Amino acid sequence: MSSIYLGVNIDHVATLRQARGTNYPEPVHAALVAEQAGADGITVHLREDRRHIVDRDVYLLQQTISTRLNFEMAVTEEMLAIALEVQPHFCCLVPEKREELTTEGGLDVAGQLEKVQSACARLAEQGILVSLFIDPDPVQIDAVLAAGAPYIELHTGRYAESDGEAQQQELARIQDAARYASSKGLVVNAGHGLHYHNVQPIAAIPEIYELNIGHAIVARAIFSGLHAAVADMKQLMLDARR
Ligand SMILES: CC(=O)[C@@H](O)[C@H](O)COP(=O)(O)O
Ligand SMILES: NCC(=O)COP(=O)(O)O
Repeated sequence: MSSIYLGVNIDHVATLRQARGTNYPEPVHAALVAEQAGADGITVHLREDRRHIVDRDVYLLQQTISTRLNFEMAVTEEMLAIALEVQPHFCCLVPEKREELTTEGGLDVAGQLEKVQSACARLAEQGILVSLFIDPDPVQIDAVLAAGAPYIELHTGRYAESDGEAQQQELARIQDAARYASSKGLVVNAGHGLHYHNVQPIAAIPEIYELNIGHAIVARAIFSGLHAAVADMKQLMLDARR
């Protein structure tokens, strides 16, 4: 059985806090419970509009967690300055639109190569491992190679939103992209929209190193508690690798 890691995205613990402007639930508490339940890393997306995770969460998480912080961020000067100060283990560069409900697609690395290349170089200089969140598209994978990032995260949102034949086609695109990226020496992660009923075909892709999953785990935690929600997801992923 080959291993696969789980990064737990705790953005939506913060969504609940921000809904009332309270000081609970505390994302640091969620991160520590997730780690005890088997999370291999903690992911947060500091959005430009601060709709859920806010700056102090990122600083506190970096100081308190004992796994690895994966800091998702738009490619802006503001976010680069924060990342360079926080020094997370990973930075995942993502596209961002203020009006979107959630991330709608992958980063167009090919279309803004110089900007992404420069961001990757500035982060790598500080020893931060950079991942680019991209669609499962060989053109974007070639652009990641040109940009110099060692990791990619394949966007699984379209797979998650589709069903039937369309979902099988999207799964095949993700499988092909994972194989191609891995053959070029990239470490391949995946995530977005994965839940307890669609995770296994993605987790079964042998080239995938880590899945980042958030919304479904936090939603399940309302009924089962966060420890069980994380442990159950990790078990499904490991079962898919048997
Ligand atoms: C980049 C990505 O896929 C995300 O996980 C992102 O963090 C989603 O943003 P929200 O958590 O705000 O939905
Ligand atoms: N990058 C994907 C992620 O961190 C979690 O996305 P989701 O499971 O909240 O959709």
